[in-house]
Amino acid sequence: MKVVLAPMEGVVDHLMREMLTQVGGFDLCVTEFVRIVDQKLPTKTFLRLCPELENGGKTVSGVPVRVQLLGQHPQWLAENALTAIELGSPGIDLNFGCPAKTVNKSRGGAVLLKETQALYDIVKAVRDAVPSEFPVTAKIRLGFDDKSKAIDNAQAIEAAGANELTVHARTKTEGYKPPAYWDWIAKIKSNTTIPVIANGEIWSAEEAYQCQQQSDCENIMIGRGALAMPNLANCIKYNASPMSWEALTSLLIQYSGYEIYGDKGRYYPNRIKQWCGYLKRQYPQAEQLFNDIRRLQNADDIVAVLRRQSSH
Ligand SMILES: Cc1cc2nc3c(=O)[nH]c(=O)nc-3n(C[C@H](O)[C@H](O)[C@H](O)COP(=O)(O)O)c2cc1C
Repeated sequence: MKVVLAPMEGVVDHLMREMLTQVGGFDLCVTEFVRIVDQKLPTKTFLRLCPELENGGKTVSGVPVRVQLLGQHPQWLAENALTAIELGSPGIDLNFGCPAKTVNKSRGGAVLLKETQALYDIVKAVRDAVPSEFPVTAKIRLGFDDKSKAIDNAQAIEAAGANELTVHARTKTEGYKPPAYWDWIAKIKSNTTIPVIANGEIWSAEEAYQCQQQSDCENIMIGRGALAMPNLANCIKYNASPMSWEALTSLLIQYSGYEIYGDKGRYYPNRIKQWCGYLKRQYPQAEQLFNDIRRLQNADDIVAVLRRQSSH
């Protein structure tokens, strides 16, 4: 089976990809989306979102990282897809699931799920532009407001030449609220022939198994579940025990090596606080950690708290 690390804008950036692929179990990562409007983007934009391009398109642990594009103009998407490939991306993923209002207002993301022909045109243009040895893949939700176009959309994406389809098993309107409708992925799978990857609401090895059964897919993508438990991919694939709080604390300390100034101020403190929000689901201790660090502004102070916790 293949486990893919989900793209998560503002959360799963290259440092998080590095950390999680080092923990292990992932076969592929997909970048945060690169927004394409009406121009060819410069190299630096691709390198900012995917510095792994300078490492042969792989994380330091050797896991391939596929660039994801989001937009509505087939030709601009095609040209930028080719740039990403030339820079070293081992394929292109197309985002047809983003629920963000700004993105949908300009006809990008999930709103395209209302227009089956637009999906076809985009995938076809990108597939035609990208050399055939590189996969062109797509990520969809089951629909925008309802699921009536789910199968038509998947079939259009297949007919346009996509090599693989990831399905987040909910509509845009259903957002991120459980449940995920894994049985709908099975319906899509039985009406298409390209490989399908199941995604949505997998938080444990048991849920991964249930998802595989209900979706009839061997391969899965995990996002929030991998943040809530960094070794979830190993639990699913190799029956590993869930990472202990002590091991997790060491991981968070190790992550402090990534203390840098980014666009939004200091990177490490902000990311650890954000990460606590996901960790709370699996580790009750994360709530206390968040309270202990929420006013702290730099890595050394947070690491001191983490060291105190791990010595208890
Ligand atoms: C904060 C956040 C950012 C996301 N950004 C992206 C993105 O850039 N591209 C994309 O295709 N999906 C994005 N998604 C959707 C996830 O890839 C995934 O489909 C969704 O979280 C369901 O999977 P999960 O239950 O395993 O988290 C995002 C989700 C979240 C919560």
